Amino acid sequence: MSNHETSETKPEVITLFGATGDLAKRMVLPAFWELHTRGLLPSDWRLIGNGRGQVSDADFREQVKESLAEFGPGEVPTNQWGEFASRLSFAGGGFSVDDPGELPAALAEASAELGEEVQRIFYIALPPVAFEPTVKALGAHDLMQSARVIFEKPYGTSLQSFCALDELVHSVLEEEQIYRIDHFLGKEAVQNLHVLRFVNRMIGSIWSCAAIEQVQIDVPETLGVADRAAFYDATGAFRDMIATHLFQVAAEVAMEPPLSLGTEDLQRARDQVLARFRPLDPGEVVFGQFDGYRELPEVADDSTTDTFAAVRLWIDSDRWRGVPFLLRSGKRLHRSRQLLSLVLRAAQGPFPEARRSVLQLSMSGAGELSASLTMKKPGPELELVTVPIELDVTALGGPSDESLPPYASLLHDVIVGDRSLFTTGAGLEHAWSVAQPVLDDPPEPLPYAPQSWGPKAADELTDGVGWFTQA
Ligand SMILES: NC(=O)C1=CN([C@@H]2O[C@H](COP(=O)(O)OP(=O)(O)OC[C@H]3O[C@@H](n4cnc5c(N)ncnc54)[C@H](OP(=O)(O)O)[C@@H]3O)[C@@H](O)[C@H]2O)C=CC1
Ligand SMILES: O=C1O[C@H](COP(=O)(O)O)[C@@H](O)[C@H](O)[C@H]1O
Repeated sequence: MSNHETSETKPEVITLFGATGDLAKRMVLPAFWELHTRGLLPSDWRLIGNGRGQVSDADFREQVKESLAEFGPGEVPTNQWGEFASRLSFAGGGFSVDDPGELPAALAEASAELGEEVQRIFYIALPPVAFEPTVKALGAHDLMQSARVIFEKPYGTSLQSFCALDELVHSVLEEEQIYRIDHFLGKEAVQNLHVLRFVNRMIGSIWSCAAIEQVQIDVPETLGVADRAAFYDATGAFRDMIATHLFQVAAEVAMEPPLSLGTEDLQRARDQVLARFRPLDPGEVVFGQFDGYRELPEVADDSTTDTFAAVRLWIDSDRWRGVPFLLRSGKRLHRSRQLLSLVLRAAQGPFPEARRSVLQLSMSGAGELSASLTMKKPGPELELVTVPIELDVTALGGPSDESLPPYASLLHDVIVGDRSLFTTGAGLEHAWSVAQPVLDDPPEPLPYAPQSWGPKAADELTDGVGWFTQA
């Protein structure tokens, strides 16, 4: 598993395709600043922003400063800004097979400054439709040699488009050069799953169908989609969250213990369990669309895009036979949470009033852990009471202060060449195969009121247990 030491100090030149975009501003550029201020970038580095327009270096630096003010730490003190800013530049004019724009010259200039031994990183933070032309252009202009290439998600939008993209990517890159991002794998709390489960026997020993009745991975969001309606309308909640992030989290939860925490063993363990995911049955999927969605600019009047999706997933392994994994996410819901709930079977024994216990892990921030236990209520009667036990990891101090936001953590992994928290082609092929029946035969989205918990039909997927996020 990645740690936060920069073990490789080779100078790096990072090209950020889509540098003027939403993701760059909100996540990627603040992540660079975070790594810079923590001393986690190599001793020498350059970041070249790329886009179709012409942006001067000075204007690009100003844009970066503004994005740090809005989405990063706030106003950057002048005495810290100059050194960082001097490493930023912009190569405009786009980048295509026919016309590479200013990028090759900018890369050559950076190499001249940093020496020929530079490590090149290309970050493709572009809309999915631009992935293939950009990869073709990187191949055509011979820039891929020993480069590392980061692909944003979604990497493919169906089984067929995934296969076509991956084939193209492999025609110019070795698998070791490819870093397919799923930023949920970079979340501190998701990584903590390995530790909780493989270090604490108390937790590891309940990790199977013998004790667990149901697993819920629930990411409701109050957030809307107005800022990225065009992208969202072509994507929907199922692709945006379920078939991508939540499948990967489900794989982290359900994997068999890897032989080691090395890249190959971890990726293999994740891929092996993804191969056991049963293709989804559209009859066990609920789609929703919030009222008012179709009135948003850039959304078609008759759009059938899902802004909510809930699925019941089955994993055909001995460990998880018969245990439903319930995955849910949606926009403009009642509350934002990122919660993993392991619902334990009610104990059999002398107490007729058996109750379920739940072990919950928040996937956001450093992650809080909570559990519920049933105890005897103090008093003369034998009365049972279920009490929550909560562990706020941020209250531990020290290590939690060192946690990196997921984009910074994954970017750092790319810099040091650690691929363990990135998805593989084989794993994504399984994931898209599991999703494909729903893409072929999507359920009609049911309307729901903004600020609600989505369509009631999604509650039925829980077989009367209910969504713990709503409790
Ligand atoms: N935004 C988010 O919150 C998240 C986004 N992602 C993923 O990150 C990627 C980028 O997302 P986001 O930044 O929101 O996207 P944007 O729509 O903001 O696009 C990013 C930039 O790409 C350039 N661009 C747009 N269309 C094209 C095109 N057809 N060909 C070449 N360049 C183009 C534009 O720059 P210019 O005009 O300067 O050329 C634009 O500023 C996507 O794959 C998305 O799925 C993943 C997680 C979250
Ligand atoms: O990739 C995406 O993730 C975000 C949720 O991510 P988080 O960083 O808030 O955990 C989601 O809102 C967005 O729609 C999706 O594209």
